[in-house]
Order: sequence, then C-alpha cells, then structure tokens
Amino acid sequence: MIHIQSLQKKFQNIEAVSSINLKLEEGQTIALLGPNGAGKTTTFRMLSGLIKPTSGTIQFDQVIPNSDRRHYIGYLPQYPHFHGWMTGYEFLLLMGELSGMTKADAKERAELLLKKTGLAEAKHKRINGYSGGMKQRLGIAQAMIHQPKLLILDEPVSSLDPVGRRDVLNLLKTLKSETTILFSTHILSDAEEISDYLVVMNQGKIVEQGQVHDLEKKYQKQIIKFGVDEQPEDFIQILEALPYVKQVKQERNYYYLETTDVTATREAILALVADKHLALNHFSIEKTTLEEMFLEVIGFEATIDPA
Ligand SMILES: Nc1ncnc2c1ncn2[C@@H]1O[C@H](COP(=O)(O)OP(=O)(O)OP(=O)(O)O)[C@@H](O)[C@H]1O
Repeated sequence: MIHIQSLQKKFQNIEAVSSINLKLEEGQTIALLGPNGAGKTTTFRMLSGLIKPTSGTIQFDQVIPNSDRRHYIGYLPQYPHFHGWMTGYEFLLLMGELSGMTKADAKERAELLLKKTGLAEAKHKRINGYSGGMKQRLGIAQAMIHQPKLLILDEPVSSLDPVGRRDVLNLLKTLKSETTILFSTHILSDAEEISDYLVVMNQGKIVEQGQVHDLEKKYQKQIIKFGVDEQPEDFIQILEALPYVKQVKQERNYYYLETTDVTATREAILALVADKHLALNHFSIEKTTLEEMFLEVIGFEATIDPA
C-alpha cells in the first residue's frame, strides 16, 4: 500500500527521522511505538504530506491525483484543533465539505460516523462541552469523513482518562475492518491489543518491527521466580551453574532464573532446596511480555530504581 524508502527528516542540526524503511500493507493495523522524541510525529507528518522529507521516498500503490494525499489519508494530529462553538454535527459537515464532498454526501456520512463513534446523542451539543474522550472520537470521525484508505492517528489515547481510553480503543477495533490504520503510542499494551504489526522507533530509527505474534515468540523468555528465607553462601553461583540456566538475577529474597528448559530447571531447584534444607516461600513460572522487548530494543535503563 505504501512503501517508505530511506526516509529522512532534519530540522537544522536535529535528525528527527533518520533513513527509515517501511512497508505498510492494506488492511493492517500498525502501531508505531516509541518513547518521546523517537520521530513518530515527524514520520506521520511526512506521510500525510504536511512536511517534506529531507531525503528518501514515499511511494503509494495508487496514483494520487495532483499528489494530493488528503483523499487517500485521514489524519488525526496529537493535539487536534476543534471549533468549540460548533456542534459535533456542524463540525463534521464542515470537514466533509472541505474535503470536497457534496453537502448531501457529507450529511449522510456525518450521521453514520456520529453513530459509529457513539456521539449520535451529543451531535447537536457544542464541542466545548464534550469530554476529552468525546473530542477524540469526534477527531477520529473527522479523519474518517471522506472514507480514507489509510487512517493515521497520532497518540489517539495518550491524553485520555481510563474510560475515554477504553472507548477510543474499542472504536479503533471496530474501524479495523474499514480501513488501514497506522497509529502511534508509547503504551505497549494498547499496541498489542489492537494492532497486528508493530514498528518500534527510537532516536529517529526503526529498531524493531514485525507481526505481534512473531515478536512475542522472538522475545519471550521463560523465567522461574522463587524465594527462600535464607540465602546460603555462593547461592547465585550455584544457581548459575545449573543446566539450562541462562541468567540469574536476585531482587531481595527472590531469584529469577531465565531458562531454556523449565521442567529441568524446576526439578533442579527443588532438589537444591531439599538438599540445603531451605524454606521455600515462593515458586512461580513466568513469561516475559512484549513490554520487556520494548525496553530492550530502545535500550531503556531505569532512572529510578523501585527497590
Ligand atoms: N519543527 C521542529 N523543529 C525542530 N525540531 C523538531 C521539530 N519537530 C520535531 N523536532 C524534533 O525531532 C525529534 C522527533 O520529534 P517527534 O515529535 O517526531 O517525536 P515523537 O516520537 O512524536 O515524540 P512524542 O511522543 O513526544 O510526540 C525531537 O527531538 C523533536 O524535538
């Protein structure tokens, strides 16, 4: 659908996006993940034609008349601007007409989208009176008014309270079958919940990408966590020497063993505990989540240690 090659954007001496390559397939829901300043907004602004790349190309699989991407793309910026004195319905009509629709078509589409976004009852209320979640849903309706092939949403849920966030996430799930969605977030669980494909950016570069289930497989580690009341001498070295154990970490009285064979390591730990007459106060088998993958690929180091 869209093929991005060696795309770069510099602002004076800041390289906001540095030579990224990416293919977006039709029908996908793609999450662009990254910490603050990763280059997500800059990438979106280049894709939607709001700013020009310093170098590189963005190829669309369709010929876009007069290079006008507005018919092809619906865009919701991170901080959308609404005319607060207008009603939701009036605003959508205006946006529809501005995007070249006839008044009748804009009316029909506005009605449909107001229903879809759960705003039908509030359609004649002024936008100033809308909650944050309602405004965001109106923003999505506005971006969908002209039935774009690609919907780009910049951090659609990050400023919302839990209720608003849930509504918008549910709305995105219902829109998945209608259009290709590309959205940014720094919340991994949101990305996992609604997207099929993840792209992780950090410092202007794409540092990882793939189908959600492939990344889960790639990064999933098997961890055994256990706790004992007393720590025998050289215990960490003893644990590190157990077969299949790749890594041992200790946090207070808990030990975390990354292993390639959970059954064998579990047996070995239990034998060790019995042999050394230790009192076991915790034992569990855990799997790492994509959260750890995210932290690993962006090279995150905690500034504040919770211990
Ligand atoms: N117009 C601009 N002029 C100068 N620097 C800019 C401009 N826009 C973005 N930048 C810089 O480019 C880098 C990437 O910014 P961008 O807004 O694309 O990141 P982001 O991933 O969207 O971050 P956030 O999650 O905070 O929105 C940052 O260092 C930012 O300060």
